[in-house]
Amino acid sequence: MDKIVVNKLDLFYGDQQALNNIGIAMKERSVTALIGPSGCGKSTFLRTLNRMQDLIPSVKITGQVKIDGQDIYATGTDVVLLRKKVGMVFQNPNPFPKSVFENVAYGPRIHGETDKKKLSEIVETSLKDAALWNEVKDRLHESALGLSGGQQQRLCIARLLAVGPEILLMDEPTSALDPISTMKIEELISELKDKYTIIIVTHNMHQASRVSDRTAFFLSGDLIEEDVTSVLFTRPAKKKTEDYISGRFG
Ligand SMILES: Nc1ncnc2c1ncn2[C@@H]1O[C@H](COP(=O)(O)OP(=O)(O)OP(=O)(O)O)[C@@H](O)[C@H]1O
Repeated sequence: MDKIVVNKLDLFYGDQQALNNIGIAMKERSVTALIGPSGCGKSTFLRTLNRMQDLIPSVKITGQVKIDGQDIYATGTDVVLLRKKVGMVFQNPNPFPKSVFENVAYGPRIHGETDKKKLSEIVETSLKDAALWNEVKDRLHESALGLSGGQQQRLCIARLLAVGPEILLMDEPTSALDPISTMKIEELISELKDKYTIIIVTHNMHQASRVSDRTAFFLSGDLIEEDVTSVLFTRPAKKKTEDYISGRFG
């Protein structure tokens, strides 16, 4: 079933257009990779899916983004609830300067959970689901800033999972990490897709082919082509896609 359906989406920064007439549907419990050269609009597009771009005053958006059939840009949308449902992980892991436990408990607390036993359960489950529990179970009350970069990124994923999202947006989540930490995040993505709909921006085409079910290729604000990942990388329909994946530019 389609989880996200985008239709005729345009985005402007002031009078500069960064997304042109984007149309794409993304299936529930699948991984979609967004690829394309620097500046093509991948991050901008990703951020339209939880209305992060609304935070920039010069941004103007037209068109539709429907999640579970509801237009998230319709008046009356509760943006706090939307961002709970559609969580985001960034390029550089950004844990709070608090303990491991407090990082994960933070979201549920903000959303009103006060029961200590419940919070402990949520923290444990979220850390297990983020494949971090075994590494941190003996240091839950130590600072998160003492963890490695890869552990910090998995902690940021646990922090998201703790508030019960359905969609995970990942903006180059491994570009600041070493190869082993990258592999762990990629394995984690494969496990998480059983429960979540995942959209990942990546500069790394090998990563896109390893982790995603479908891939979308962006160029200069246009969505050039979107298909099953193995098809897009071996038999692209468009010349521009072929030029990009064969390394002729970008
Ligand atoms: N806050 C902003 N204000 C004005 N222009 C912006 C802003 N953010 C992005 N842009 C412009 O929008 C276009 C798309 O940028 P975006 O960051 O979405 O591309 P990208 O494909 O994610 O690039 P990268 O891979 O380098 O992160 C670029 O021309 C960029 O300069």
